[in-house]
Amino acid sequence: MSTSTARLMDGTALARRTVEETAARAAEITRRTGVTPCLATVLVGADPASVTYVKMKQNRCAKAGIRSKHVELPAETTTEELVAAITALSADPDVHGILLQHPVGPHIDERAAFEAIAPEKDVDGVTMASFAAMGFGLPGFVSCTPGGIMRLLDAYDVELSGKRAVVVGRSAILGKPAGLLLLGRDATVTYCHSRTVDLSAAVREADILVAAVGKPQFIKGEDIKPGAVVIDAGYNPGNVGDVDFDSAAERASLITPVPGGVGPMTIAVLLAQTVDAAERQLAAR
Ligand SMILES: Nc1nc(=O)c2c([nH]1)NC[C@@H]1CN(c3ccc(C(=O)N[C@@H](CCC(=O)O)C(=O)O)cc3)C=[N+]21
Repeated sequence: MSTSTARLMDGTALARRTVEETAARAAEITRRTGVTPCLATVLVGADPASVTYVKMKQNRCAKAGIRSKHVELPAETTTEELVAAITALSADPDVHGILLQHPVGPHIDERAAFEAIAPEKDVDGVTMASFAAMGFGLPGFVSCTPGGIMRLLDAYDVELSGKRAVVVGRSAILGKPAGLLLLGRDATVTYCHSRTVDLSAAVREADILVAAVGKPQFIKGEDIKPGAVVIDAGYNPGNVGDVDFDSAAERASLITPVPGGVGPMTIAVLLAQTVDAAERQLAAR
């Protein structure tokens, strides 16, 4: 029997509200300009998880009145070919946002491919320009999963200023930007990763914990500080998070489930930023 005391942070419900707002804005743009916001999704190869995620993004676009243009490239695509494909989308006036599904194969220079995304179309927040703007607290597109995490924290009125935030994981589009966004809101941020000595001790300090390592049920309840806010940003095969939910929920005050927590918010932010991008591009022409 679980003695769960934590309140759930309902990402499905918040994403639904966010996508409804986005859909209303998309419809208004279409009505006013005759142009429908359009997201280009680029998928290299046919990794089953990536295929599923990209389909989910396209389905959600369709529901929000956003067009999607799907570019599928074979697994053996070279960096040069991928850069050329993305450069063409960057120049295409009918495309307002570009998402390159991560990861691409190891023979591809993913950074070079991301940098081929025009900054004004970087609705997935993966370019150096977006990262720098975010790091300086300037307006711009944020990386979608960290952006979704911040929206969840705000929706549940989680106080960030002065709190100890611990981010487990330091990937370029998840852990690292998540820490910067929390720092930007005056949290005291610690990054933990595979080389961290005594991870448990660090996690136990967390008022706000962001788990973004990609190891199923890696964080156990015994390391959760009583009353902590636990954000599980892990997406592992079988829809399993990085947090051992049952044991963590006995100690946390608020916790995101997997599925139904951070995942839906990632897509909601992608759609919201696509409409932001379309708004700006259509106003500029
Ligand atoms: N350039 C890029 N940007 C990304 O944002 C990006 C990426 N590459 N590569 C892969 C990860 C993963 N990701 C998820 C999005 C939604 C769910 C999601 O909605 N999951 C559902 C469950 C899935 C289901 O219902 O089948 C949930 O948690 O409730 C999960 C994971 C975005 N990613």
